[in-house]
Amino acid sequence: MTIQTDDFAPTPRVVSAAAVSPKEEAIERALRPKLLDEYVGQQKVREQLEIFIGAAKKRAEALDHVLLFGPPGLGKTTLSHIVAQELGVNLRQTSGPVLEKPKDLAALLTNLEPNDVLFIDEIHRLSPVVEEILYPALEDYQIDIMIGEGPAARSIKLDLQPFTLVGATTRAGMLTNPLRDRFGIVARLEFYTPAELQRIVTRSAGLLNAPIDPEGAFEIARRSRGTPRIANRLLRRVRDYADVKGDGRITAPIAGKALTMLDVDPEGFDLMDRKLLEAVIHRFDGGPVGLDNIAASIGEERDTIEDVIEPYLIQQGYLQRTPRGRIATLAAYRHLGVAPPQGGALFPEGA
Ligand SMILES: Nc1ncnc2c1ncn2[C@@H]1O[C@H](COP(=O)(O)OP(=O)(O)OP(=O)(O)O)[C@@H](O)[C@H]1O
Ligand SMILES: [Mg+2]
Repeated sequence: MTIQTDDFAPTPRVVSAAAVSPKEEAIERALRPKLLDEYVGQQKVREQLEIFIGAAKKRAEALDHVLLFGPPGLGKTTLSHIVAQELGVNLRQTSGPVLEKPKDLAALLTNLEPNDVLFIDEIHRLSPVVEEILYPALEDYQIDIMIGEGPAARSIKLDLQPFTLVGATTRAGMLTNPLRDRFGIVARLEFYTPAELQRIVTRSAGLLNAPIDPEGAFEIARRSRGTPRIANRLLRRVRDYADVKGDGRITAPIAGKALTMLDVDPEGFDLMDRKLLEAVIHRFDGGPVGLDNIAASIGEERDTIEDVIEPYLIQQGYLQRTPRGRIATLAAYRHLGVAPPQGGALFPEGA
């Protein structure tokens, strides 16, 4: 069953973690921490990397290959730059969809200097033929390339410099097993706590020369869906509001008003989050409902729902993913001010 609606036209999301404009990308680069010590939160990942990077440097070896996974905007690209910086090597950057042919990857690999970092973003979108080239490169620092065509074609082995692959993905589940097995270090990035985001907002405000008090920073932090990219974006919007409606100082009341104006509610949910929860509750009786039906109902791509919208709702306990589909939890009913059904679909497994 497909439900068609036109009353839910996609809106640009101020709270969207993904899809940044070129202008925003430049700002993001300026706010990006450059060293491990400036990288807030993700303590486990940071501790691990610190040890492994230290060891690799001491032995003048390439760091083991690193896989970073987690929802958009949590700091995967930032971390890959930091790894190269801390190792004191070059970073070459590309992404899965850009590497169309084996020779695209071969060109990159053969140009690496000893112990360089090759960063492949969206690594779950590598084509199988390119992935094939990558296996021996990762394992033995060698690639097989084909020379010539037809019956005269032959394959030759080329030696590569030792290097570190840093792969990033929002979907660890979509990696093939042979690829995943070749990463020595696998790090899952988690959503940030409000206190961690408060530190990030305070640091960014300093870099932007925006006066902010701790309560103002906290107000932005707790409404940022656990995501640094969103925190930095909301900070810039709140700063505009403070400049126009106040004296430029970012306080909790100013931040609260600005964020309410931007339709970011106190939980940090925006219109799309609320649309999703409302759809599950009102159109599908609270679920269970499949992803495709939700997508059709709110006019969003399936992938966007799965990668961007739903992880935070699930982590915060507003939505449950079950084998039969998504279910709105009691917290979701409460948040929207809707009376939950008596008995019924909530937690059918008795969870
Ligand atoms: N741990 C952190 N400490 C401080 N700032 C951070 C941290 N993580 C991310 N940021 C900020 O958030 C912004 C977004 O991070 P980044 O681009 O690394 O996310 P990403 O995980 O690569 O996202 P995507 O999946 O969309 O590629 C960065 O510009 C940086 O300023
Ligand atoms: Mg990135």
